[in-house]
Amino acid sequence: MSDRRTRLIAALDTRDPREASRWADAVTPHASAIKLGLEFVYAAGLEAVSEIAAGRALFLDLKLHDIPNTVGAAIGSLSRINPAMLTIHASGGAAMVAAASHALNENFSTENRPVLLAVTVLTSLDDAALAATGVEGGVRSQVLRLADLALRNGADGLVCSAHELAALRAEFGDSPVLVTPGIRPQGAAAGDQKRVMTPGEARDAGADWIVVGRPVTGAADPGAAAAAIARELAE
Ligand SMILES: O=C(O)c1cc(=O)[nH]c(=O)n1[C@@H]1O[C@H](COP(=O)(O)O)[C@@H](O)[C@H]1O
Repeated sequence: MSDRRTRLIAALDTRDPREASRWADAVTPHASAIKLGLEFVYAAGLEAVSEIAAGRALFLDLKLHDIPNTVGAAIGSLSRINPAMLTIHASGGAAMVAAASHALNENFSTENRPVLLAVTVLTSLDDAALAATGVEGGVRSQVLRLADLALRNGADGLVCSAHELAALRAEFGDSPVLVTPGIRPQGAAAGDQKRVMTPGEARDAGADWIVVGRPVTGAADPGAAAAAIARELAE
């Protein structure tokens, strides 16, 4: 048995900085990090990200996916934000992942270097939806293929669903940081998520971090919802 502790990242998906700030306060200290992503950044800007993230661990979820030069340069533009974790799409290819890793080394000090997470197959896709993009063979084999590509080229960890955790741990061991969205407490609506597990199941399967958004932010009491998930993780 590993002595891994699975921790909660609260996804604060909103356009409104005041709402994000309220949620950030409510989920502290049950969530060990907050995630701000495309919805927030496009609406409120990176300076608002810095303000809300002050004094907190920030998962900056921009899911970069472009040619290597552009991704590397974009990461250079993020050095003033200082996130703890940053996402790129593994499907951008080996050279793109390597460019992202190189840009982190160039633009951040060793102590402040964000953990580079490569998104494998989005948790909103199932086998059929993935096949419709031209990728045959199923989600699991594509996750394993992209994981290998990403980890060989400088990614520190992966974003995947909890369904692939056991296969990834068997293949790549304990060291990659494995982050799983698509988490739903028992009885919560899946919404657009297709590959879903409960917090406790994801913990048992080997997640380092679980990402939870709407089940927390859509709750009548987001703080209580985050506390309940943290309790489930600690069981
Ligand atoms: O990179 C991510 O965080 C991510 C990858 C993925 O495959 N699936 C996924 O849902 N996410 C993010 O995780 C969060 C999940 O939110 P909820 O479905 O509301 O819990 C959203 O902010 C998504 O952008």
